[in-house]
Amino acid sequence: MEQLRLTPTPHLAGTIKLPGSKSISNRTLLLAALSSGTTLVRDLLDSDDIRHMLAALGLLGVSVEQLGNSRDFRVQGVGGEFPVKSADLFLGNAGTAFRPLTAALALMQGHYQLSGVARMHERPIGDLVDALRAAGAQISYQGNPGYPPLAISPSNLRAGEVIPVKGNVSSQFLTALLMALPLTGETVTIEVVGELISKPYIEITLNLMSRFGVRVERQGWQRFVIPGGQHYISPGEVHVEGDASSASYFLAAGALAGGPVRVEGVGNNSIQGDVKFADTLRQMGVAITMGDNWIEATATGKLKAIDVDLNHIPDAAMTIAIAALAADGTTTLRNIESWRVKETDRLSAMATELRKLGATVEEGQDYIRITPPASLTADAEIDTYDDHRMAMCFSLVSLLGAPVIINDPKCVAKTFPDYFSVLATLADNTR
Ligand SMILES: O=C(O)C1=C[C@@H](OP(=O)(O)O)[C@@H](O)[C@H](O)C1
Ligand SMILES: C=C(OP(=O)(O)O)C(=O)O
Repeated sequence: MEQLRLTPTPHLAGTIKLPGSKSISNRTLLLAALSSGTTLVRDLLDSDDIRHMLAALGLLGVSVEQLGNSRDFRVQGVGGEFPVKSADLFLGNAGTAFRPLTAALALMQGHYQLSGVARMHERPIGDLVDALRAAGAQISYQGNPGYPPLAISPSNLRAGEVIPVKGNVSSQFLTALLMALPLTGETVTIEVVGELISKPYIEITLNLMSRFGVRVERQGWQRFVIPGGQHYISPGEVHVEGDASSASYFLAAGALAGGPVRVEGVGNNSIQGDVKFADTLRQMGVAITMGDNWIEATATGKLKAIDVDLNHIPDAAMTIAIAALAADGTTTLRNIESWRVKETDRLSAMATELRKLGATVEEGQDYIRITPPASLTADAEIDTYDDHRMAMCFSLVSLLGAPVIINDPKCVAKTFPDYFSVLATLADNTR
């Protein structure tokens, strides 16, 4: 297994241009594919999750052309119906490809198989399948009930009824229904049963749907009505803003190693909830400045320990767990049970690896409490569990004075293949 040893860097500063947002890239590709007209998608993310979506769309008969060596792509919309009626799709571990494609394909009157890596087959999808089945979809589990792989068969959807969906395991199920159901052309009401987690991701979904001409009426987070007779129409061009979750590592680098570190590609104008990560850093005492399209973080001294609910930023929350190692006491991250069903069981993985550094960690069902050690263990070997975010957030330990070894660093390919070389471009201007 490959390992990467990161040596301590006392002071970091500089500017990073962020890669495109994963959430926006995969939603935009699917909406562009389903729309009528041609869409120029600019600054698409280049990573495994996006490659899986691109490959799936290709197999479904959608023409997507990369313009030269750029990250600009021309997508020919199919006007609501994939031309290929039988396909076997492999979607890796990309939730943003798997869940939305499941819902869209359930409406296509075809035979489709969807599978992924072993971990994807442990990530729940039952709440989405239940919602689609309640509307008449034909979906069968090919392995364990409630989990991928799935087989979809032709069916007649009864979109006229209220479609209930649970939202407490993943918001991607609601996102998937919202994006797919306008294809019925009928008025559809989706009712969220119980709590909805990760709410800001629904804002991304609704924002992009509206750019493609589909309006959703909503009552809070409980009831979403898609008026009938709407069709996705290409807006011509969509620019993918920078990835706000990826921004968290560099902003934390500024907070832990002096800064200022500036990220370009997200800011006040962002549609991603993860820009709120900057607010949590601010609560910890970090100086944050923000423009329309950039955020900058500068350390102001020792970080303050905090007790926070991070349900709204589950991905960037992992970065706060590492920042907690530099805090002046015990930090508690709450309402993050969804960590258990992501790339790995992140609550358990985070607790195990933080303990290797000497931290005292309490792991609850939906929270983690972290007390930093007097001094961090040097050269701890951090396992990354094929989880890009484990690799990226633990790389920041090297900014706290301890060399750290990251096992299997290439797992960052899911969302940020050149993460480590970009991190290395932040200058070590020791003062
Ligand atoms: O819709 C999206 O783009 C995402 C939603 C979140 O998942 P959950 O809704 O499962 O928390 C997030 O963790 C994931 O990385 C991307
Ligand atoms: C949870 C994540 O991914 P996915 O889109 O596969 O759910 C993530 O990127 O942290």
